[in-house]
Amino acid sequence: MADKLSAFLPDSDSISKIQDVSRGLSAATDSPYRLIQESDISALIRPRLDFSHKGTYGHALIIAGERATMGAALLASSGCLYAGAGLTTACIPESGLMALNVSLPEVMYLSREKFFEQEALNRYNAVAIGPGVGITEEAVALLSRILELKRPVIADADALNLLASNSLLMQGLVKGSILTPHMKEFDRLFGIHETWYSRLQTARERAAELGIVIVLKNQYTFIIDADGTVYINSTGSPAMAQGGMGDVLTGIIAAYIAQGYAAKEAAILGCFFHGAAGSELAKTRSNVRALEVAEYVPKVPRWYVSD
Ligand SMILES: NC(=O)C1=CN([C@@H]2O[C@H](COP(=O)(O)OP(=O)(O)OC[C@H]3O[C@@H](n4cnc5c(N)ncnc54)[C@H](OP(=O)(O)O)[C@@H]3O)[C@@H](O)[C@H]2O)[C@@H](O)CC1
Ligand SMILES: Nc1ncnc2c1ncn2[C@@H]1O[C@H](COP(=O)(O)OP(=O)(O)O)[C@@H](O)[C@H]1O
Repeated sequence: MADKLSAFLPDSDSISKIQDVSRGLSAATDSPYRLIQESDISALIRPRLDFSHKGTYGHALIIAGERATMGAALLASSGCLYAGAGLTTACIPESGLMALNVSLPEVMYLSREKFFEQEALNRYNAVAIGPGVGITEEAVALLSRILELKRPVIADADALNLLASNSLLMQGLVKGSILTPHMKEFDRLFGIHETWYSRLQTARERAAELGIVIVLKNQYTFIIDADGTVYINSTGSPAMAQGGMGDVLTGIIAAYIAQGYAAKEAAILGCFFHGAAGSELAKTRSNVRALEVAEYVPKVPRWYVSD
């Protein structure tokens, strides 16, 4: 018997109880709901190549952090680093530079001043913005500048709050971008929802209208593609319910964009590996910190890639 959508929602309603969820990304079905399978991950993930070098795996820019939430910037950068971007640069306030150099010496630094210089942003093939970046005027300027470039971005946390409060910014979002809201952020963006089923329907509509991928985070995370398909990620654990976990996910998704995966694929791989790392760690402990998840992430693709 097919799974029903209600099995993946924290609440259930009469409609979600009768919606079928198909197994696999390419299942022949009319249902928009698809449960990601391990075989899908094996089909998507590409091995790292002989004779490849750091340039092969792209350069990601993480725009994040302010004085009190520099940790979010470090966590997003660590997610990106551990998920295998060839190069990672963090655009953070100067007050975080020492912490960055000490904790993640592989990650480079772009000052906020340099960020605004002409052509400073040409070298990056993935850009994520939001973790701990704040909702200050500077944060608005950072987001505006990125949107002006008319390039897809990954927007999380405060970047979502800025988009929610400024319709001009929202209109600047480019097709192929990825939004990664949790439930509250989603409702700030698109209105309050009484049920998860109605939230999912809004996500499908807005992803199609905007031509974007929405990663609606929860125990089961929903990856909603621009064509309205909802991919359901079943990796993860309540052990992961600790601050900073979403920041790490943002960095991981950025790393897969940098490595040349399309938005939907990067979101699927990122969510699957992030959750799988957390679940694996949770086998021997009741909770896991976000940094541990980031550090575990490089082990997970090895389970699915054929050499
Ligand atoms: N080390 C650092 O520097 C860290 C920095 N961080 C950065 O700080 C910034 C603000 O982050 P934030 O956590 O204060 O605000 P936000 O995420 O809007 O939560 C507000 C309230 O919403 C709720 N809520 C949250 N999730 C929910 C869910 N899934 N489902 C349901 N409800 C949910 C919950 O309220 P409650 O339901 O408990 O009343 C929560 O208290 C942001 O940029 C982030 O990147 C953090 O990542 C932590 C580590
Ligand atoms: N109970 C859970 N089961 C599976 N994954 C979870 C659970 N709780 C949290 N997560 C994952 O942790 C992340 C939390 O993201 P978010 O709420 O943005 O955290 P933060 O803002 O603190 O970084 C999401 O990827 C979510 O799927």
